[in-house]
Amino acid sequence: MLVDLPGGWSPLLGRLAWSQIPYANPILAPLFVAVVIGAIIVLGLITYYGKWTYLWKEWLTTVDHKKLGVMYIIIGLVMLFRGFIDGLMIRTQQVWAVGPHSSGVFGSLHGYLTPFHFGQVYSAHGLIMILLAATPLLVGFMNIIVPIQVGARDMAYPYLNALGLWITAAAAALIMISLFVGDFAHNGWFEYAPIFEMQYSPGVGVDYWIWTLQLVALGTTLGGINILATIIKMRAPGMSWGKLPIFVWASLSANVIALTSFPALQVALGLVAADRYLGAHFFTAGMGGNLMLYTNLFWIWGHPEVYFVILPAFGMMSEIFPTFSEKPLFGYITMVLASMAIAGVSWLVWLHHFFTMGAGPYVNTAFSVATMLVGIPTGVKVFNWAFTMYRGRLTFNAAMLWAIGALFLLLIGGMTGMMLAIPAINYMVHNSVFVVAHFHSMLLVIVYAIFGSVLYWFPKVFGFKLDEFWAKTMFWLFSAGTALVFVPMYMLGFMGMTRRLEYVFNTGWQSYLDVMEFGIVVYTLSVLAFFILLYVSVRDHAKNRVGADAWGTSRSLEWMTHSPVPFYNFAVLPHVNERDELAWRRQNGIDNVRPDHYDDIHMPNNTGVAIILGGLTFVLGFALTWRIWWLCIVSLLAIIVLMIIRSFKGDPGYIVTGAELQRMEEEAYRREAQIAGSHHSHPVSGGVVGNAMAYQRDDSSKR
Ligand code: HEA
Ligand code: HEM
Ligand SMILES: [Cu+2]
Repeated sequence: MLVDLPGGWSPLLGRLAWSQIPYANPILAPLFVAVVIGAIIVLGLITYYGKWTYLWKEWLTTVDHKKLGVMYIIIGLVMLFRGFIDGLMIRTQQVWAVGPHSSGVFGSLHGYLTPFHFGQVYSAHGLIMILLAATPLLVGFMNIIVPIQVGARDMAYPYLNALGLWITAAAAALIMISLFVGDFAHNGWFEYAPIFEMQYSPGVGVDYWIWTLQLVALGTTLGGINILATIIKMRAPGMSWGKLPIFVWASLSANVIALTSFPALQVALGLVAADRYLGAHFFTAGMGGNLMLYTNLFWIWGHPEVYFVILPAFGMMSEIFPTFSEKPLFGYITMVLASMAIAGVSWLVWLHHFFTMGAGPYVNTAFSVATMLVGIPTGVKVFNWAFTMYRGRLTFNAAMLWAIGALFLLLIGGMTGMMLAIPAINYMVHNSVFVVAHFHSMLLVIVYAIFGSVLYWFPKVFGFKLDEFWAKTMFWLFSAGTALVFVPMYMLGFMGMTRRLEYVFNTGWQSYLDVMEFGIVVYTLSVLAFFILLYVSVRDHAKNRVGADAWGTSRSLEWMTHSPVPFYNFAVLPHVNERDELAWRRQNGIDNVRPDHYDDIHMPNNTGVAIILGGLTFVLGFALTWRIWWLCIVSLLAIIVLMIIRSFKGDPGYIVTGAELQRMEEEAYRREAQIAGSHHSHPVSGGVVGNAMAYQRDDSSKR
């Protein structure tokens, strides 16, 4: 053993010991019991209804990009809920622990959390929200929508896609298990050198943090490769770059960032691991290392990462605004260029996270200017959206409300970001809750865009719309929560309240903290409204069924195939004539054409290998965290052997014959005809999708 291990180590269990299970913790122990009971109920129900085979065949072994996307979104929503509970716990501690006379319970002097536990809560909250809630939610939408929008039958690498999902699931499981086995990191979501070194953080918290992040980085990178390959290689005939739907462009720019920046994080984490496991000294000053090396490496990834999560959200807004304004997106080309510009500049600004490091005025000025440059392409987007709505026929349904909410938050977060980008201001507000308020404004843009997208694309995936009343109720409650929590936070930031306080020394801030706690109550109501929304929508789904073009005003390819989308996406691949193909076809009265014959198509087989590999990476992460070396070796060997075997077997795929396709398509058309009366019921003779001649553009009809 190269590094001294406080707390002992055994060959069989590594650092794991009974004392690591917090069975006496007054919060975790009841939670654990609740989780176990919940798990037994769920597993029992699956067994009772005999759903195991269905679950295994249709979901756990699937390589269908839509189902994988849905599972990504489910993971994201579960983790969003977990992250929300963390946020609630932080706010509750702060409203309680104000001033020397505040009471304390559960072994805490003030409030109900000790500084150690409080640190774990905000560290887990930050990491989970960005990397295991926002990221899987966005990757899920990219998974579902990108292949259909480019007119493909699946991702370029369906098996790799499943692998990406199960590795992400392993990461989520690893951070969740840190609740009940050992502790999580308590030094913030981005950690600091040298406090993460073994001497200062002797527990396993930092190790959980290292391996959770490594797994997320791996899963997201695999997903990114796949999405890029799909966009580059799998576009439908006729879809030149200038006709790419805007959400696809957004996904492209985001994944360029992911693929180029995640390696920096992986290197940083590798070096931290070398310090902690092998006694290296990359980040300890005394031994020739450099503390700031870590901070630089982390933010060289960390800053591009925030644009990795906001660019797909921008793409979602760019889909929702045109549909519900009944106008084409204003400034398509500038929108694309702006995304690329943001992706490019995202590389040059990382130092704004530590202006106070003292690099000197020239360095700070250079990074300040680079940071502010991002305001130009972002402003282009803001104005393009405004012009898209200008003189449009606006529908203020729930999806549109979420998108407009996102736009408002973007303006607030963007302006406060500009303030932070000025070093002279930054010196005063760095490390205050003003920064926290800035980034929540920005990160909530993503949450708003995601809920807008849930409403917008739900009918495409499941074949029925969500309930408008409850969706709007949720929106207004959520927005009231946002205002009540984050407006006082901006004010407190100006008053000098620092971030991450488990004890608030200034009793003058009590009333602000009270308002914020009330905001949390309102947020909780909106979470409740979300559950009711799901319940009511599923209950009434028969009433809300939709045809292919659920909104009647959408513009891109995904609305040209059935809802729910069949497993092969398109029976016959569409030919793309125009940028907004569906809008163009609708205008020309050819949006209802049906193919007159079907050819055989080739689809990939399901595989159980991906989920098993995901399980093994979880075991590996757990074994590394607890230094159970034999288990590391066993799981690593199993992973390698399984990958070798799989690579020899390959996947020949299977054929769906034209006759089968015809049967399924006719069934789908019949269903749609029932829903929409005459809609989609008149086949146009000779309208062969895939035959460009049938769709030759009539130039006089161009806008
Ligand atoms: C999605 C996430 C996201 C996004 C998009 C942004 C966008 C921006 N951020 Fe933010 N930021 C974070 C997430 C995000 N940030 C996080 C998580 C942290 C802290 C992490 C931590 O410490 O824990 C942080 C921290 C942070 C800091 C460090 C603060 C500190 O610790 O002291 C700074 C400093 O410059 C900064 C600046 C900016 C700027 C200038 C933008 C710009 O991109 C904003 C551009 C947008 C606009 C300006 C609005 C629209 C434009 C117009 C309408 C045109 C007209 C306007 C002008 C010409 C100005 N951010
Ligand atoms: C739903 C509402 C949310 C609430 C009430 C909430 C609340 C909080 C609070 C109180 C803090 C600690 C502030 C401090 O340091 O004093 C915090 C930190 C943080 N939050 Fe949130 N949050 C919410 C949503 C989100 C979302 C959606 C994201 C990301 C997508 C996010 C990312 C973060 C990050 C990165 C930190 C910093 C953690 C750290 O300091 O290490 N939050 N949040
Ligand atoms: Cu930044």
